[in-house]
Formats: sequence, structure tokens, C-alpha cells
Amino acid sequence: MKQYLMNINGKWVGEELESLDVINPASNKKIGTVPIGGKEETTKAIDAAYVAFESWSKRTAYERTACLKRLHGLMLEHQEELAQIMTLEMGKPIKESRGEVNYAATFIEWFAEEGKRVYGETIPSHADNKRLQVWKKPVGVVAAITPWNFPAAMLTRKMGPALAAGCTVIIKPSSESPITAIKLMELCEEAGFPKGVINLVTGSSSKIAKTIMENPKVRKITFTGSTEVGKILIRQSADQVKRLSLELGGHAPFIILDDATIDKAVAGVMASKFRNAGQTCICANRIYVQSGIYDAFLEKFAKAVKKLNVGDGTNESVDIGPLINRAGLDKVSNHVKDAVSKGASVVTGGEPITNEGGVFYAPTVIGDVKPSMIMMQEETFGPVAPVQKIETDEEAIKLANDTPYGLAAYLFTENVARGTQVIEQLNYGIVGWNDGAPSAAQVPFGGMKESGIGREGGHEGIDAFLESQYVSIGMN
Ligand SMILES: NC(=O)c1ccc[n+]([C@@H]2O[C@H](COP(=O)([O-])OP(=O)(O)OC[C@H]3O[C@@H](n4cnc5c(N)ncnc54)[C@H](O)[C@@H]3O)[C@@H](O)[C@H]2O)c1
Ligand SMILES: O=C[C@H](O)CS(=O)(=O)O
Repeated sequence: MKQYLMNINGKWVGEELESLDVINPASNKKIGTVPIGGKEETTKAIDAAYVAFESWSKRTAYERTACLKRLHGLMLEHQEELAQIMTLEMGKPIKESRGEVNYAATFIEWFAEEGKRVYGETIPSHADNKRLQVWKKPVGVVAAITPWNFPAAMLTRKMGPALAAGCTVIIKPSSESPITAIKLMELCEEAGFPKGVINLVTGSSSKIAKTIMENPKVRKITFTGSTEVGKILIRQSADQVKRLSLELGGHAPFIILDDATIDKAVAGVMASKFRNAGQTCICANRIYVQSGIYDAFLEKFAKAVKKLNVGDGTNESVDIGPLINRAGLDKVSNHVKDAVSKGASVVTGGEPITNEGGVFYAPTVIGDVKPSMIMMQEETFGPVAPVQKIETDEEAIKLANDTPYGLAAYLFTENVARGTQVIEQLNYGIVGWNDGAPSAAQVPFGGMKESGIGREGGHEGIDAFLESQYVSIGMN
């Protein structure tokens, strides 16, 4: 059984600490251990990042870009190794894991270039004896806390811009899938990032976060995870006014109007809903279908869902892997039971699948749903697709916006004017219009309302790691 370690100031450490097990959710078997780091280790990581910041922030953007480009190449070279460990530790089908490694690498590649375009400004002066400028500076030491469901991409979506901007980082991956981050750390070493620029700690998230929040050397927290934890971090960050970027929970409405192309809509829902077994922040959580095509859509959709192959993600033919753990399976089961108890009908699926100790749930379509059902209000985070019939565009907009979340929404209609008028009224940071898979490195990804603060990806993604310094120059 491999004992993986933390990396602090260029050294692999933690073998003397108590460790936690990393479990393969497809088999319930232990695949490795990681150290349970706490205050001492986190403080050492912060100190290392703080010291390294002095030199790293003064490197030219071109020097930083060179490290990032080497990391990009190494990620592609090690795609299979990274994908295999990702699938083992969190269950994602291997073909999706390979895709995630490529997707994760695009953030490194895109921000390697973006770092060379951190431009300041000159501002027309109001007085002939003054010159007004805006200089851009890296925010400082950054703590990055990431979720389990995209263990590579959610990390590089933070590391890429932070490092390109000249910041140094402390990474805290999810304890459910820490090994992918450790493997990425190995590649960062090989890419030649100086010691202390990137540090990785594993273990007690609350103790690590508390140490981060109480240390003035950390100027920025970038978090991806649940809204509940995001709210804890907002409260904790207040004492030292730490900068925050928050990528939080979602509850995506998927609206299909009667002029949509049904086959395109089915393909869109399949891509959005069943990616990572429905364990993504932007997957369709509520599917609203206009009455004129409801029956035809439901028939084709259910037929496509029944074809999905469930099993161990290391098998190339598998489409749906396990849920992340027993708690995740129980949540999905409870959401379905709640819906059925309130009058919903199971069109297909609706049951857990017992398979070699793993935690699997059958790809499921639920009909006759109502807004009062839990799955229509909270993230199910599983392969369950609730479908509700709607009559008008206005009804779809009202239902779609009736949530504290505002991350992603989807609309399928072929009518440009109609689509524009609907989307203008949707309170969501991301909208897939006839597209079930909108994510990319060059776009501003993030949510409104309780789905987060700020954006990751695109030029806004690097702005999150920069401070603007206004300089007024007296010429007399
Ligand atoms: N908006 C996005 O881009 C995005 C992307 C991926 C996942 N998510 C959301 O993340 C959630 C699933 O991921 P998860 O289960 O890993 O989320 P989570 O909030 O349980 O954990 C996220 C990270 O925070 C850590 N953490 C847990 N409690 C903490 C605390 N008190 N203080 C500091 N850190 C703490 C965890 O160890 C993990 O590293 C879903 O809600 C999903 O929608 C959002
Ligand atoms: O789970 C949330 C991720 O941000 C989804 S994506 O990989 O960015 O599409």
C-alpha cells in the first residue's frame, strides 16, 4: 500500500504523521494513504510560500511562463498515469479522466500565455503636472482548496493563473481524491518550479483552513466546493479581509422549448446530466420540457439513458462509474424516495446497484416531478434526471430562477429572438444555449447568488490574483 506524502518547501514530508486512507469507490478497497497534516505543517507551507514569493513575483512573466509550459507538456506526457489514478481514487470513467487531464492542462497552457498580457494602464490626467498610471501586482500568498469531483482541473484552474500572476500557492486537495494533486505536484517539481512556490498539504481541512485564515501572510483564498463550506470561509476570512474567490454549488435548470431539435436536446442533456455520474457543479438538476414535445422527448431521453453502461471506471466501456462514497449514494437514494413519496414516477432506474462493494446508482429518469420535491431544490449530485412539463416560456423562467443558486443554466431552442429574450431573464453565470458542455479555459466560469464570488478561467481568472496599484506621479 503506497504512502503518499505532502510537499512543503520542496521536500516530501509527513511520513511520521498519522495518515488517512484513500478508498476506491468502485471496490471500497484502500489504494493508498496521505498524511493528516495540521497547524504545524500548514504554517511551514505558508512560511515557505511567503519566502518564495519574494523571488517568484520578481521573475519576469516570461520566466514564469517557461515553468508553466514545461508543466503543460509534462501533464500531457503523463496523461494516462494521471487519468488512471484519478479513476481509482474517485471513480470517474477512464475516458472521462483522460478528458479531464487534457482539460486541466488547457488551464496551464492558457494562463502561461495570459501571464504575459498582464497590462497596466495610463489614465488621462486632469492636471498638467501629474501623470496617472495603474500598475498590476500579484496579490501574494494564495491558499487553494479544491473539491474531489475534478481533482486535476479544479486545481489547475487555480494554479495556472495564480502562478502566472506571480503568486505562490498552498494547495489543500480534497481528502476524497488527494493523490491526483500529489501526482501533479511531482510534475511541478520536474517542471522546475523553485522550492516553496507550490506547496501541498493534506489532512484535516478545518484545521488547515483555520491556520490559513489566522495567518496574515496568506492574502488570498481560492475555494471550489459546496456553498455550505463557502459560507464558512466567507465568515472566517473577515478578520483579516482576505481576498476570496468562491466557486460553489449549483442547481442547473435545463429548459427545452417546443421548437428545439429533440435529438439535439437529448444529446445535450446526456452530456450535461451524466458526466461524472452527475457529480458536477453544472450538471442539469431540473429538466423543464415544454408540453408540445414532452412525450416525444421523454421517450427518446429514457431510451438513451437505458443504454448507459454502469461499472468500474477502469473499464473502457463504462459510461457511469460509482458515486464518491456511501454518503453520496444515500443522498441520491433519499432524493428519489422523497420524489416518489410526493407523486413522482420512475421512468427508468431509481435503484442503487450493488457491485463488488462499490457505491453505484442506476442512471435514472424521474417524471411527474413537482417543485416541492427535494431534488428540485438541492443538488442531487448523482445520475438522476427529474423531468417536469411546462407550458410557457414565462413559467420556465420563473421556475428556473426560483433557487438560491445561479451557476449554470441551459436552454434549447432554435429561435434566436426567443432564446435571447429567455436567457436575458435567467440569473445564471453560465448559460449553455443548445450546448450541454460549455466549459473551457478561456471563458469566465462562475456563478451568481449563492453559487460563488468571482470567475475562474478567461482574463477574469488572472485578475483574481492581481491587485491594481494606482500611481499618481507629480511632475513639478
Ligand atoms: N462552482 C464550481 O466551479 C464547482 C466545481 C466543482 C465542485 N463544486 C461544488 O463542490 C461540491 C462538491 O465538492 P466537495 O464535496 O469536495 O465539496 P466540499 O465543500 O465538501 O469540499 C471542498 C473542499 O473543501 C474542504 N473543506 C471541507 N470542509 C471545510 C472547512 N470547514 N474549511 C475549509 N475547507 C473545508 C474539503 O476537504 C475539500 O477540499 C458541490 O457542491 C459542487 O457543486 C463547484
Ligand atoms: O463540477 C464543476 C466543474 O467546474 C465542472 S467543469 O469541469 O468546469 O465543467
